[in-house]
Amino acid sequence: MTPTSNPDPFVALDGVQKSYALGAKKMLVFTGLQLGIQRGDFVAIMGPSGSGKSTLLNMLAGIDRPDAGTLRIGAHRLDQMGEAARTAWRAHHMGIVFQFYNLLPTLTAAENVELPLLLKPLSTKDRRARVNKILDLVGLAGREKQYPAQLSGGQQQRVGIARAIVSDPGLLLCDEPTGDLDRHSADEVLQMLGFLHRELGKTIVMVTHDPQAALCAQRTLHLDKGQFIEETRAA
Ligand SMILES: Nc1ncnc2c1ncn2[C@@H]1O[C@H](COP(=O)(O)OP(=O)(O)OP(=O)(O)O)[C@@H](O)[C@H]1O
Repeated sequence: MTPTSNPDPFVALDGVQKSYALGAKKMLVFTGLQLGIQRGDFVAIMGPSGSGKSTLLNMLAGIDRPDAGTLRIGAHRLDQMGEAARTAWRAHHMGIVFQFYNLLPTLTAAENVELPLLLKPLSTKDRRARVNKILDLVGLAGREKQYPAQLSGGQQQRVGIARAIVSDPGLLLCDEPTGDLDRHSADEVLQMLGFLHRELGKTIVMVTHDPQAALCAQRTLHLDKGQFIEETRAA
């Protein structure tokens, strides 16, 4: 199947090939992947271990590059960019939420959220104001000065979400965002992602093993052995 409906999607993969060197051999992951995601879509990607989910997410994040084929996000051809250009692109156009939060333990919640803004030409006052606004948005007003170890898993993940969106990126990537959380905290995080999608119009791509998480998405794409085999859409 080819999950590409609109002719001009915000995220467009065409004929993407990707392999890894395994000694003298090649481990083929994708041999011609097609994908189109509209601006403002919330897409979940599910699939068994080894199906290529992380490989796809790393390419969408500009961490890794296809061997062949095109990968465009907005006006940017990531497949044609070198590493330095992709690093610069990441700082301005993409936010990522990790399974294990990836917060710096020696920084407070506010300082963790502030990190991506240090790359922007903003005054300290404007930076702090933006951080406080985003922490408020994710329900963490009053927790600014707490360290990650003083926060619950769900609260740490909300700091992770705040950090991912503080630069107002066009694309929000989530790598198993509920994988380390109990059901209650997971549901809170999913509600937050749903809010960002519905109210702020964020384009979200979320890799997940959690069927409850996938229910929050408009589209769920099922990946198997490097191919999309099925798509389900929210009613
Ligand atoms: N750096 C690497 N070197 C060699 N092979 C790799 C590398 N990264 C991934 N692979 C292989 O590529 C295939 C796809 O891996 P990938 O991590 O994308 O799958 P996944 O669907 O994310 O799996 P999981 O759900 O277990 O995280 C697997 O067979 C994996 O062993």
